[in-house]
Amino acid sequence: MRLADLLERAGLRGADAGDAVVTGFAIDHRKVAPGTVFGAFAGAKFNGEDFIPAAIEAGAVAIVARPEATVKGALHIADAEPRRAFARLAAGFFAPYPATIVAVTGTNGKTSTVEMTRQIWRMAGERAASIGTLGVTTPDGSVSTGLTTPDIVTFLANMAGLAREGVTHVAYEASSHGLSQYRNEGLKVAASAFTNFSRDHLDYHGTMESYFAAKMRLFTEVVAPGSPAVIWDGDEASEWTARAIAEAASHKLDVRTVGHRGTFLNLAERVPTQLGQTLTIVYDGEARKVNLPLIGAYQAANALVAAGLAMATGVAPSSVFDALTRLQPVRGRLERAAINPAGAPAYVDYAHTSDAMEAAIAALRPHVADGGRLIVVFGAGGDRDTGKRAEMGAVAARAADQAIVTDDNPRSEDPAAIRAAIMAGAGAGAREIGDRRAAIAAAIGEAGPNDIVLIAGKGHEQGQIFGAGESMRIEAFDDVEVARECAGSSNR
Ligand SMILES: CC(=O)N[C@H]1[C@@H](OP(=O)(O)OP(=O)(O)OC[C@H]2O[C@@H](n3ccc(=O)[nH]c3=O)[C@H](O)[C@@H]2O)O[C@H](CO)[C@@H](O)[C@@H]1O[C@H](C)C(=O)N[C@@H](C)C(=O)N[C@H](CCC(=O)O)C(=O)O
Ligand SMILES: Nc1ncnc2c1ncn2[C@@H]1O[C@H](COP(=O)(O)OP(=O)(O)OP(=O)(O)O)[C@@H](O)[C@H]1O
Ligand SMILES: N[C@H](CCC[C@H](N)C(=O)O)C(=O)O
Ligand SMILES: [Mg+2]
Repeated sequence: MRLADLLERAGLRGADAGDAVVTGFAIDHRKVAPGTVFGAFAGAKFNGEDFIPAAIEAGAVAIVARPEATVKGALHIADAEPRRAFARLAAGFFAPYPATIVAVTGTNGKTSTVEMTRQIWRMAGERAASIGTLGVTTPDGSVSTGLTTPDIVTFLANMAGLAREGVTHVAYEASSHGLSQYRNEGLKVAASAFTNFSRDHLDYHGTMESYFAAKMRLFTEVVAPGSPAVIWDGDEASEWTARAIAEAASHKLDVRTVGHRGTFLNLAERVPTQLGQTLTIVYDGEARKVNLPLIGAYQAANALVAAGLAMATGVAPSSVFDALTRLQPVRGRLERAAINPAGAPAYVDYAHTSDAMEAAIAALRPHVADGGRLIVVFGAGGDRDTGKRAEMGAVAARAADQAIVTDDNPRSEDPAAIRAAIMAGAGAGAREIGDRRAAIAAAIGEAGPNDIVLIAGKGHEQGQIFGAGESMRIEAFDDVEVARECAGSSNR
């Protein structure tokens, strides 16, 4: 493909590409081959500009970098925001993409929402896929990618690959890291969604304001102008939700709020049942009852956002409401893993922020029998936001009846120090059992017939991460499997 054509298509002027031909795109100099366009970006650990000479040596035809960067021996595509310029350029190379792409952002609920959107589309007869923390899920199966939003080259290549497989509808998760690093854009996004906003990732973003600003890039820079923006508006007024609505409106998006305060899909009533909940949803002036086969207010919220996205992309409302009654559980999100010999169920959930802990505990509370206890086992990841640890401890101590603090991906940190930070917030009633298997065994071992065990933080994850860099090791660990072993029912 001619570089000049790609530049024109991306609206990047100023560089004269002559007859140069592009064979690929890379952001890691070790992946550069003759004819590659190399994106040289300043990162958290390295400055990609340091690898420009090596990339040119390996045959890079052009370098996308800041105007200040030194480029000798290849075309310098200079841009003050090189990651964005690179995304636009690469998007032209990998095209075409599935016709209908939607993106979901928010602190919690992205994975659940993209997965539910995929399910609704599929039930409506579309060939649909999702991309996010669970990997790439296609009509034929799923592949893990390791990160929620892989790098831009992988993202665009995956999207193009899905289109080649005949997939027409894709819902993807736009994490704040991904948004701030322009890791998932360049293609046409037909609709977007915002689930909620609360504390997370302050190790990376620094402040709530800059974390929020990263999320808002979805509305202000990524989506197509005028496209529908589905925004959760729950029972309590949230300053962040109000700001998200204002931001979307000021960028002329078609704002569609869903939830208790929502006007597009109004959640008039939510009644928990034993295995799910009955929702009364008012749409277009008409109220209808929908039996959602999933428990917990938070799952109803994500299902409603997914319903809004499906409707925004042309699925008939009646098909959407029907699909809601047939939604399958999302892996590791309030997944009932085991029942111990006393009859107490153990649930696995991916709650890893204080807000999510609150939501997961609230989801299970109505199911705790009179006189029963809710026992929560959880930790916090190393090399991640340290400030959330005490908050998670405080929520667990307050909302659950017994908190057991354990390890969750210590990474390069001292696991005991992470636990201590959580214990400081949890107070004297909490117990500390470092080894995660021992902690799960203790909870399941002591749970009586009226109790419920919640194992939070790792959800679908398949390993416990210790160390970082060269000394990193991942020990196989699956909360669901361990819970089953501890309950004496080891078959999956
Ligand atoms: C902090 C962070 O987000 N880092 C991600 C980011 O790295 P970075 O741009 O800061 O990269 P860097 O390592 O400093 O290197 C700078 C540049 O030099 C290049 N380089 C580097 C070394 C070299 O030898 N040659 C070379 O060319 C790199 O490719 C890069 O372009 O870009 C890399 C490639 O796209 C990612 O792999 C890496 O994710 C790391 C592994 C990570 O752990 N990320 C987590 C925090 C993350 O992103 N999580 C979110 C989850 C959010 C959620 O769902 O809540 C996610 O979206 O997955
Ligand atoms: N709408 C919601 N409101 C509050 N908490 C939620 C909501 N949705 C999910 N959660 C909580 O967050 C956890 C993670 O959910 P999910 O994986 O869908 O979110 P995510 O935004 O993709 O997370 P990550 O940022 O790690 O990718 C759930 O297990 C649950 O505890
Ligand atoms: N996407 C989240 C996942 C956290 C999961 C938890 N198990 C941890 O390792 O902290 C993050 O990268 O912060
Ligand atoms: Mg996710």
